[in-house]
Amino acid sequence: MSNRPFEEYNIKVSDNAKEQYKSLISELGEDSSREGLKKTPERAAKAMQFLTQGYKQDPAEILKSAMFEESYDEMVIVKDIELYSLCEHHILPFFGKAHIAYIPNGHIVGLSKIPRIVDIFARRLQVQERLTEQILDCINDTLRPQGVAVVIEASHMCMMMRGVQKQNSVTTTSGFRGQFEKIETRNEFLKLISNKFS
Ligand SMILES: Nc1nc2c(ncn2[C@@H]2O[C@H](COP(=O)(O)OP(=O)(O)OP(=O)(O)O)[C@@H](O)[C@H]2O)c(=O)[nH]1
Ligand SMILES: [Zn+2]
Repeated sequence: MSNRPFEEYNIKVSDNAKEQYKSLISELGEDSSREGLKKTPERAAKAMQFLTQGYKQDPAEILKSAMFEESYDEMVIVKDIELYSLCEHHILPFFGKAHIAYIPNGHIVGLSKIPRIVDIFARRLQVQERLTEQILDCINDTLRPQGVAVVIEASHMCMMMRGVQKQNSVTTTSGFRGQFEKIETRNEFLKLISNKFS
């Protein structure tokens, strides 16, 4: 199982995937053989494979690859991690930010691994709630910290470009384990991610 993201340009896609996109383009009433659309089935199949590469990656393995023994036991927060995912109902993007915190319990994790696992879970067909919980459970089960917290704020294209067509609504989901189940710890985290330091 690879820990590295695909190089989008070198992704290989099956003839079947290309054929499916070609039929879809024809179904829309377009001429799939015209110049501008000739390579589109391949491009679209590559793009979709890139956007769903998370199925081929193991987030726990990534976390385990950079865990270090350390006595620091205060909150570690990585906030404003941009994320792009696909809603599983319409296969349209939802995008926004994740804010993640944990309190170490003898081990810290390489900071870059936190955004990496966000990407791995985001690059699947998702709902925001499950994405939130998968990130939470992965950190909790692998790092075994004293606590972990995840907040995701996202806009859903399926609610913007179509459907209810609401351009400004933002959906917030959150999950808390261990120490973050205590109201004062949770509040400290929420205060720190909202930039209110006083
Ligand atoms: N809970 C949740 N719902 C989502 C997410 N992404 C999309 N949805 C919703 O999934 C629902 C699917 O509902 P359906 O009634 O089957 O689909 P639809 O007819 O296309 O619904 P509309 O979007 O209301 O037009 C919609 O209400 C979407 O807004 C998500 O991440 N979490
Ligand atoms: Zn949707």
